[in-house]
Amino acid sequence: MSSNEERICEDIVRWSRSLFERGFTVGSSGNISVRLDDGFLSTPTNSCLGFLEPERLSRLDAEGRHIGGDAPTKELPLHMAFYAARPTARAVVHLHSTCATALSCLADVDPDDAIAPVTPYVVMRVGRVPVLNYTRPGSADIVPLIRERASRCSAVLLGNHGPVVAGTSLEGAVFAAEELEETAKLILLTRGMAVRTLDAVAVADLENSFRLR
Ligand SMILES: O=C(O)[C@@H](O)C(=O)COP(=O)(O)O
Ligand SMILES: [Zn+2]
Repeated sequence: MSSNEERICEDIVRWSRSLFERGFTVGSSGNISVRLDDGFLSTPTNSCLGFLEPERLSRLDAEGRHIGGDAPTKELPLHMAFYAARPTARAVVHLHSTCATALSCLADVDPDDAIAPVTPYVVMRVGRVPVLNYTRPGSADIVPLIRERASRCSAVLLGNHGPVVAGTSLEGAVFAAEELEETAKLILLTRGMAVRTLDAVAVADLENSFRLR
C-alpha cells in the first residue's frame, strides 16, 4: 500500500469514528468510500464506523471489484453510481443520521427537494436534496435512481432509509453530511411554523459564490 493510501485509510477511520462518536450513525449502519487514482477504498460491510481498522478497509479496483481487505459495504452499487455520475466526486458518505432519516420517511416532503434553503450554509455545502423511492438496502435497483439525479445533486435521501452525500474530498463529504443532518433538524424543529426561506436571488448568489461541485 502506498503512503498516500495509508494516509487516506487513516482519514477514513478518523472521520468514521468522529461521526459515530457524535451520534451521526449507530450500530453497523452507514458506510463511506473514497476514490483513489486507480480504484476505491470503502468501509467493510457490517462494520461499526466507530471501530474501523485501517488495514481491514476494503480495496476495490477501478471497476469496483473487491481486491483486498474485508468484504466491502453492500451499498457499493450506490457508491459507484455516484462516482459515475459525478466525475469530481472523491468521497461518498451514507449515514442513518436521525433527522435526515426522519425526513426520508415523511409522506409530505417535497420529493424534488426535501431540504428548503433555510440558511446560507446548507445552500453552500449541500444544495438541492431529492428523495429517491425506497429500494432494498444493497440492491442495484438504486443505480438508475442515482443516475437520474446525481449529476445535478451531490446529496440525496434514500426513501425510508437515510442520506447519501458525495464530496470533492472526504472532509467535504463529511461536512456536507453533517450540515444536511443539522438542517434536517432545523426543518423538523420549525415544522408548522411560519418559516422564512432564502429567496431565489440569494440562493443563486450563494451557489455561484461558494458551492463546491
Ligand atoms: O441500511 C443498510 O443496511 C446499509 O445501507 C447500511 O447502512 C450498512 O450496510 P453495510 O455498509 O453493508 O454494513
Ligand atoms: Zn443504510
